[in-house]
Amino acid sequence: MRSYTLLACAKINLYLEIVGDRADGYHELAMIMQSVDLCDRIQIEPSGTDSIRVTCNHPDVPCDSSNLAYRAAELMRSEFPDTFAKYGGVNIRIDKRIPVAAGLAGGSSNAAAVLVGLDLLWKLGLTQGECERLGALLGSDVPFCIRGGTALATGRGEKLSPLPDLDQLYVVLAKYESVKVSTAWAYQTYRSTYEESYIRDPEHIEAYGQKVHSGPMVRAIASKNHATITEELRNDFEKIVLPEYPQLVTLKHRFMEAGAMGTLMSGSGSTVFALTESKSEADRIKNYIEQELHHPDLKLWVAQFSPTGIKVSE
Ligand SMILES: C[C@@](CO)(OP(=O)(O)O)[C@H](O)COP(=O)(O)OP(=O)(O)OC[C@H]1O[C@@H](n2ccc(N)nc2=O)[C@H](O)[C@@H]1O
Ligand SMILES: Nc1ncnc2c1ncn2[C@@H]1O[C@H](COP(=O)(O)OP(=O)(O)O)[C@@H](O)[C@H]1O
Repeated sequence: MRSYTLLACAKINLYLEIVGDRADGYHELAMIMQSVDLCDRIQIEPSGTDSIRVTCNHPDVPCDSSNLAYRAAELMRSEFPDTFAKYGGVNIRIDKRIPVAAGLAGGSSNAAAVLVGLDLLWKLGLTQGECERLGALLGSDVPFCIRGGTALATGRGEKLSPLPDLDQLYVVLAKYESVKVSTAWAYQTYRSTYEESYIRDPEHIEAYGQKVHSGPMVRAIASKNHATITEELRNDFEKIVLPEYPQLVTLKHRFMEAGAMGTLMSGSGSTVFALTESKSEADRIKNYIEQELHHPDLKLWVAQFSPTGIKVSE
């Protein structure tokens, strides 16, 4: 039986508004998500045993049942027990390129790749909608990682509306290796700081409609108005993460000084990104930051907006 190699793209959040509380304990969000072509490589092959095995080349990534790729394979086993019995176990090898605990959905993208890969390996013929429904059982960002491209994400992040591709933009991604922000910590801290402004009636959709401010960004994406896109960049998590980590504020200032169109922290952090309209401009800004900040802990990458989240490579 054949094996599959999949490229699992990172995501950035061009817009992240925390709207309020939800009855399930999560937060109601309005986000604009964008795939970028900084990818992990996921290899899936039949193991000839009846078990699931995950290996990864990154020391911070657990390879046990807490790995999101492992959990995705477990979910597929429990959803399709007869198919699993027919094909047997799998080895999943993760070649990690997306920085870990970075607000770039590395784990979610790996889970997305495993769902798509096992659908192919086991010839299930699932629709994208079915894959996304399974993905939502693993994490709020997994459906977007399956869908990819540019999308408005609402609910807890799993309800997706596609937006026109913005595939001509580039990002410089910058991450201090030692600055790791836990997503659960970020949401809890945001809740304890801003709880008073939360809408207390999550069932009341009109209340959300009045509060969400993503309209101008959605329109700017539709008209490919890059100047307005950069003006409308927003991430509510910056309010709690930046005061804790002043080096991220410096990073943002340096990006703008270098001539970036706009800059923002991604997700719950700690990656900060800068937008540019060309690869040469992105490379120039990356070099400038490397020279100016010159910190051994700071890593930088250049990536392009990607119209897809998962690429199957033969
Ligand atoms: C913040 C974001 C923005 O894209 O990305 P990252 O920074 O993690 O990449 C996401 O909302 C992260 O989504 P994901 O990482 O899939 O979250 P989950 O596993 O579902 O939940 C992790 C933790 O965040 C909280 N959580 C998550 C989503 C949400 N809408 N409200 C929440 O309160 C959950 O309560 C849980 O404690
Ligand atoms: N396949 C995976 N890749 C990366 N991290 C994983 C994976 N599975 C589980 N994790 C755990 O999830 C945590 C969050 O990692 P990651 O998904 O990279 O960040 P973020 O949620 O900020 O986008 C990590 O600290 C790691 O322990």
